[in-house]
Amino acid sequence: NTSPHTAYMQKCISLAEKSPPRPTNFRVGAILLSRKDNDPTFSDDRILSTGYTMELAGNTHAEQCCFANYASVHKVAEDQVSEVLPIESGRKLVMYVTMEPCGKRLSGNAPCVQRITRTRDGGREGIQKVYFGVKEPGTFVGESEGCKMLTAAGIEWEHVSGLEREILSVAVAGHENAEEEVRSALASKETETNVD
Ligand SMILES: Nc1nc(=O)c(N)c(NC[C@H](O)[C@H](O)[C@H](O)COP(=O)(O)O)[nH]1
Ligand SMILES: [Zn+2]
Repeated sequence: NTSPHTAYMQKCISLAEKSPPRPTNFRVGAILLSRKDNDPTFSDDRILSTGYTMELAGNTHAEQCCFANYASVHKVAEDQVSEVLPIESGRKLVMYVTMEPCGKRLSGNAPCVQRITRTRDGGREGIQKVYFGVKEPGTFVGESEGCKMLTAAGIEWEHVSGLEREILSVAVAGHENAEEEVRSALASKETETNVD
């Protein structure tokens, strides 16, 4: 029996598998949902949107597509998504993503942590917690800053463990030495989330 977090992470892996393999990014999957407070079995979860890397045109990230998909359904631009996300008392917004949201992108595009914290604009609750399956490996940006930046923005995060190998294998499928990259990421302390 898998924990409900694991079930959502497995759904995110299925989303990530739809992403076209590229040497220049990771294949990631994301789910945005609304969760009732004090609902231990998550029986009243409402999935609001999903996204995967490069689902939408351009060099797009999974979290970015998740927001953009929700925004387009509600007829606003992605950077206005905070205006159309539901605000319901007794419920909170939660994101599941296979990989720690990026704090920096080599392309210079807005990192996903910024897109997540932006949901709190205008004093809105926004996203309250992010669950991810692995820390970002050092491939592109070295030591990842995503978790630290989420904490600094007052957003909780939690590492859902147990699917690291699967998540990493999907993430790096387009990379030159994929197997080696997975092995080293699993071995390195980067995949631990003992972030001080
Ligand atoms: N959380 C997350 N979701 C994604 O969908 C994705 N592709 C990454 N990848 C993080 C990695 O750090 C960046 O992909 C590289 O830094 C290259 O930057 P661009 O993607 O070209 O902006 N991370
Ligand atoms: Zn990102």
